[in-house]
Amino acid sequence: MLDYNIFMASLPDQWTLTTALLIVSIIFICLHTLRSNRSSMAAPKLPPGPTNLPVIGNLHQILGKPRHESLWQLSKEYGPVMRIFIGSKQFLIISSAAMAKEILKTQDHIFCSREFFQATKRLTYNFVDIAFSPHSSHWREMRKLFVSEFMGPKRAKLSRHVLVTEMESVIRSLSSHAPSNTTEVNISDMCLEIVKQTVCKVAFGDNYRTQPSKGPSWDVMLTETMELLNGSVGDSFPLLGFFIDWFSGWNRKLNDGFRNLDAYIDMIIDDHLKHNTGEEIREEDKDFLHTVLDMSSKENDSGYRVNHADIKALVMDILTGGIDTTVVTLVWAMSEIIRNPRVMHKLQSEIRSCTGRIQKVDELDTTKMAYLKMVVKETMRLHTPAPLLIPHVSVSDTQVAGYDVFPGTAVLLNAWGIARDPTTWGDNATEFYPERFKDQDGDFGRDRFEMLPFGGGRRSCPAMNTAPANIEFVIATLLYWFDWELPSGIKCEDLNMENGGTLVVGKKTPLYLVPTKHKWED
Ligand code: HEM
Repeated sequence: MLDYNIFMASLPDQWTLTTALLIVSIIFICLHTLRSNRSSMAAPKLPPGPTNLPVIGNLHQILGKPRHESLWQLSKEYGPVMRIFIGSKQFLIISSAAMAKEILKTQDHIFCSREFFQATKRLTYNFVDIAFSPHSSHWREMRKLFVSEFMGPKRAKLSRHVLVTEMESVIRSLSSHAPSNTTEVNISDMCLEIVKQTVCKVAFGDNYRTQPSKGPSWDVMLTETMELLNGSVGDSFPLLGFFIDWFSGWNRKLNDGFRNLDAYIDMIIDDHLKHNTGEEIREEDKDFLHTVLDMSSKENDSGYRVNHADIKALVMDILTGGIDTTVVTLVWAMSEIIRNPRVMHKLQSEIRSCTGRIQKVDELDTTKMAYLKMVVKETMRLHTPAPLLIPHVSVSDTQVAGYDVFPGTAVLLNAWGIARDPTTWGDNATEFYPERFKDQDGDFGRDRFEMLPFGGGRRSCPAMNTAPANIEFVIATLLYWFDWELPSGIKCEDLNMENGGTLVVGKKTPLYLVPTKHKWED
C-alpha cells in the first residue's frame, strides 16, 4: 500500500498549484495575443486593386497610355484609394479630391516624405535638395532658405524686372518679322527661352549662357536631366534593378547625364566664387547663388549651415523644378487660346481695355485682369503640368479610408484625373471653359483639393504664388502686342494636343503660330 504521506508529499501544495495555474494562464494569454496579433498582421486590410502578375505587377495595365490616364481608368473600377504594383514596387493611388485632402491635409504629417530612386539620389547629391529630400530637419532648413531667399520680395522685384526686359526683347524680335504675316514662330522654343533667361538670371546672373566646355548644349542637358528624373525600369525591381539598369545602358546614361550637369553647376559656382574674391558686390546686385554662397560661411539662427553639396542640389532643383513646369503651362495656355477663338477674343479685349495704349511692357498691369487669371487656372486644370505630382511617401503606420498603410508606402496623387473629375467639374469637365472659375477665389483648390497643379501640404510647390503671376504676364504681353493665328492650312480642331513626358507633361509636338502686330483703331 502506498504510504499516504509519501503520496501527499508527491502532490503539489496549494501554493505551487496556484503558481502553476497562473503561469499556464499567462502563457496561454501570451500565445493567444501573439496568435491574434499574428493573424491581424498576416491579414491587414489592404486597398483594392487589380490582380498583379509575378515580376511585372500591374505594368501591363498601365503601359501604352500616359501613366496618369491608365491609373485614372483603373481607379474607376477600384475606387479612389487603390493599390498598384509597378514591377515589384507597391504604390497607393489616390484619385479623388476627398482622398487627396486626407493625404495632403489631414495626414500631411504622415505623407510628407519622398521616394528613393537611383537617379534622384545621384542628381540631388544624395537627396540633399528640397524636392526629393526625405522629410527631415535638413529639408526644413533648405526649404526655409529657398522660400526666404528665392521667393522673397527682393527676388520677386528682380524677377519682374528681368521678365520685363525679356519680354521687351521678344516683342522687338517678333515685330521685326510679324508684319509679313507669314512667318511661323516656334512658340515652344520661344517660351523656353523666356523662362530659362528669367529663372537663370535671377538665380545665377548671366553665367548660364556659357556652355560647359565639353558635353551637350544647355537645352539638351536639361532635357536629359528631366528624362533621368522620370526614373528607370530598375527602380521598379528593387532586387534585379541594378542589373536591368546596367544591361539596358541606363546606368551609363545616368553617369553621363550627371557628369554633364555637375560640370555645368561647378562652372557656375566657380564663376561666382571668383567674383566673391574680387571687389565687393553690392547687396542689390547679388543673385541668389551669391547670397547662398555667402550663407555657407556662417550658421543661421537655428545653427544650420549650407555646404557645397547642398548648394549644388539647390541649383539642380531650380533648373529642374522651375523651368519645364512653367514652359509647358505657357505652351498649353497658348494652344488652348488659339484653339478657342471665343476665349482669345474675350481675353485680348480684357487685356487691351484694362491697359489702354501703352508703349512699354512695364506699364502692363495684370493684377486687374480677372479673365486672364481664369484662363491660366483653366489651363492648369486641364493640363496639370505634373499629373502625378512628385510621389509622397508615408513615414509611419496609418489608415486611409479604413485601409492599412505601412511606413515607406509611395503615394501617387492623380492630380490630372482629380482636376477632370466630372463629379466635381460637371459634364463639361474635359472642355476648356475658363468661365467655370468666375465665382471662385484664386486659391488653386488649395482648400478644396479639386485641382492640385502645385501639390499640397508641406511638400507643395514653393512657387505656387509667384509662378502663375509670371505666366499671366507673359501671356498678357504676347496677346496685347500681337494677334495670333495658326499656320495656314491648319484648323483649330486639327491642332495636335497629344501629351509628351512623364514627370512633367507638355505638348508632344512644338506649337507654331503666326503673329501679326496689333493695329489700334484711331
Ligand atoms: C507652373 C509652374 C510650376 C508648377 C506647375 C509646379 C509644380 C510643382 C509640383 C506639382 C510639385 C510637387 C508638389 C507635391 O509633391 O505635393 C512641386 C514642388 C516643387 N517645386 Fe514647383 N512648380 C512650378 C514652378 C516652380 C518654380 C518656378 C520653382 C523654383 C524655381 C519650383 C520649385 C519647386 C520645389 C523646390 C519643389 C519641392 C517642394 C518640396 O518637396 O518641399 N517650382 N512643384
